[in-house]
Amino acid sequence: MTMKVIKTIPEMRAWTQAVKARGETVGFVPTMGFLHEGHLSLIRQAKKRAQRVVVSIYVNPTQFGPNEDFEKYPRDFERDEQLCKAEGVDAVFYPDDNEMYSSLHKTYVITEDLSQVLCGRSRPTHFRGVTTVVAKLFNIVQPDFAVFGQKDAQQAIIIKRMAEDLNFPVEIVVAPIIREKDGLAMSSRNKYLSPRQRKEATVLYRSLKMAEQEYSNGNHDIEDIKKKMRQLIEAESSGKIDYIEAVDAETLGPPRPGERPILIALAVYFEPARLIDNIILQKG
Ligand SMILES: Nc1ncnc2c1ncn2[C@@H]1O[C@H](COP(=O)(O)OP(=O)(O)OP(=O)(O)O)[C@@H](O)[C@H]1O
Ligand SMILES: CC(C)(CO)[C@@H](O)C(=O)[O-]
Ligand code: BAL
Repeated sequence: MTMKVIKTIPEMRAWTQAVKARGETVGFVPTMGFLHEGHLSLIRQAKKRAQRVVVSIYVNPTQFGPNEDFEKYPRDFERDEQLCKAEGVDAVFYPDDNEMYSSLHKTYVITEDLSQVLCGRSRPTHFRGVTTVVAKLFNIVQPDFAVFGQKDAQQAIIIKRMAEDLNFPVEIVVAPIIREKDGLAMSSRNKYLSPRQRKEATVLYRSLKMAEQEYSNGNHDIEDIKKKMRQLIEAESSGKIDYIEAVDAETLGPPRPGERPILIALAVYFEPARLIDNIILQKG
């Protein structure tokens, strides 16, 4: 089967219907394009689990705030198309804004509370845009399951909640974070980093590993761990910390050290980039 590039909703629906009519399963990887090894790892996970794989490439305007990088967000469809072909993707859904949002669009999907903490504090309308577009994509692609990256840990938790709350017949799979050799989590936005920022940004992963080490050595004082992370990041980089938080890894509520897994998540500005990363501390 040669890879199809599909730009319209009716064509995408018809494609999935034909695949399902043959008794085949459909795995789905939603992305904003400018693909890297992180995205490719999600595609490989999807290929392992389903007979057919759809990747969407769509830079969704509703998840960007008014002063964010929607216009500048890196785009290179031809390169993405080649990478998808090389991975054996069956269809790429590549709609434009008119296809996704008619001028009459008024409906948004909101996962309350979960969307207002961590990244939601500095990006108050971001997750509303994510859940809205993902709900639309699920209705358009109609996959059996969809794969998301743990790099966007809060997004993965919110999408799981949304799928369950709204009874989407879509299984949500979360795949591990893929990193550069020096530990920096892969991200399309790493492209914005100057050589100096790129070197400094390795401190993010080092701070997370330091937190993990502290915790496994028996330090369950979460405020102390966060303080040490902050000190390390400030000492070794010019990055401006947006947040360093420790929350329950499933509910995003208050952490319970020694009882339940804890998500340590951070966002740091290396202007114009805003980088995120995280680690899960097991019960310890
Ligand atoms: N390093 C990574 N490891 C695993 N999954 C990743 C990684 N980077 C992105 N993903 C996942 O790929 C999917 C698409 O993400 P997206 O297109 O926003 O890429 P991105 O590189 O995270 O971009 P951004 O710079 O906007 O954060 C999401 O589910 C995201 O969690
Ligand atoms: C899930 C997603 C493709 C929705 O636009 C986006 O938030 C992303 O790339 O993580
Ligand atoms: N992966 C998250 C996409 C965004 O920051 O808008």
